[in-house]
Amino acid sequence: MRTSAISVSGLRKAYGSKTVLEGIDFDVAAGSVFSLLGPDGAGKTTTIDVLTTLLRADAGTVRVAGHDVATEPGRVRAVIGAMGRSAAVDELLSGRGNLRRMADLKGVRSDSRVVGRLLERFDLVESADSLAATYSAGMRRKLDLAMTLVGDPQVIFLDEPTTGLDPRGRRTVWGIVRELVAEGTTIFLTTRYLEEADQLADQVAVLDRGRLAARGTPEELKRRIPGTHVRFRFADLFELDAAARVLAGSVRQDEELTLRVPSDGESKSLLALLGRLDAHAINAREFSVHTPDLDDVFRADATAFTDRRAQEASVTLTG
Ligand SMILES: Nc1ncnc2c1ncn2[C@@H]1O[C@H](COP(=O)(O)OP(=O)(O)OP(=O)(O)O)[C@@H](O)[C@H]1O
Repeated sequence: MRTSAISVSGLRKAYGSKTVLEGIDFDVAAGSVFSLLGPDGAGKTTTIDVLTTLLRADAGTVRVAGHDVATEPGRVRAVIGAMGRSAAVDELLSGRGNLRRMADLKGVRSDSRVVGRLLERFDLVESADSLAATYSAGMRRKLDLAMTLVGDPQVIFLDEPTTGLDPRGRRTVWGIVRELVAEGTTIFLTTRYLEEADQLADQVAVLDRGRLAARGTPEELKRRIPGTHVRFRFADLFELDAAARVLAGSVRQDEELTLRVPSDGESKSLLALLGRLDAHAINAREFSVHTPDLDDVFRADATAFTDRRAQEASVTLTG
C-alpha cells in the first residue's frame, strides 16, 4: 500500500459564525493526483490554505508529508510547493529573475541550470529576460507554476491552475502535472473544469456545504450517475407530453423541454426510439446520445443540494 502524502481528519474551519468546513476527512496517496471540486464558495481555497499552513484550522488533524501543519508548519513548508489563484509573479522582474528570487526564498541554491531547465520545461526560454509585466496571462501562469516547482517539492498544491488558459496552455499544464506524478510528486488540485479532474485525477472529492458529498475515482463517481441515455428536445410542452407518454422510463425536464431516455446508445436502439416517436407523429427538435461524465456527477450533487435547500425552506415556511 502507498503511504499517505496528505492525511486530513475532522478538519473544521469557520470564519466568525460562518462555518465553511464541517469536519472533513480524506487521504491522498503519495505520487497521486487528488482533485477537490465544489461550487463557488464551497471552501476549496480555505482547505488549500489550511493544508499549506496559511490558515489555522479550528479543529482536526492535517498531516502533509508526515508533518503536522499546526505543530510543524516550517517542515511542511519546506516540502511543499503551492500555486494560488493570485500569481506570485513579480512583474518588475524577468522570468529568470522571478525563478532566482523563488530559489532564494526557498533557500535553494540558485543554480543557473535549475532555472534554465525550468525555463525550458515551460517554454519560456525566449522571454526569460523580459519583464514579467510584458508576459501574456498564459505565460505568467506558466512562470508561476515553474516557480512552484523550484526546490523539487514532494507535494504540490494547485488552486485552479488552468483557469483562463487557452487549450494549448492547459495541455502544457496537464502534461507537466503528469510528468510530476510520474516522478513521484503528489498533486492536490482544485479545478472548475471537470474534464480536467477527469483527465488528471486518481481520486476526486466533491465539497458541498462544508462536507465531502462524494469521493472516489472519476470512474466510480460516474458510475453513481444513471448510465448512457438519449436526450430529446422538443419544440413545446405539448410534444414533450406526448413523447413522455410514448417513451417508457423517460425522465422529463420541463424547463428545458427535454426528455432523457435510458438507452445503450446503439443504432438499433436509436432507430427503435425514433420509430416509436414517428409512429405517433411526434417530432423531436434534436437528440443526442449522452454518456455520463463528471459534469453529470457535479450537476447531480448540485441538484441534491438545491433539493435540500428547497426542503429546508419548506420546513421553515411550514414549521
Ligand atoms: N477571510 C474570510 N473571512 C470571511 N469569510 C471568508 C473568508 N475567506 C473565505 N470566506 C468565505 O468562506 C466561504 C468559502 O470560501 P473559499 O474561498 O474557501 O471557497 P472556494 O470553494 O475556494 O470558492 P471560489 O471558487 O468561489 O473561490 C465563502 O463563502 C467565502 O465567502
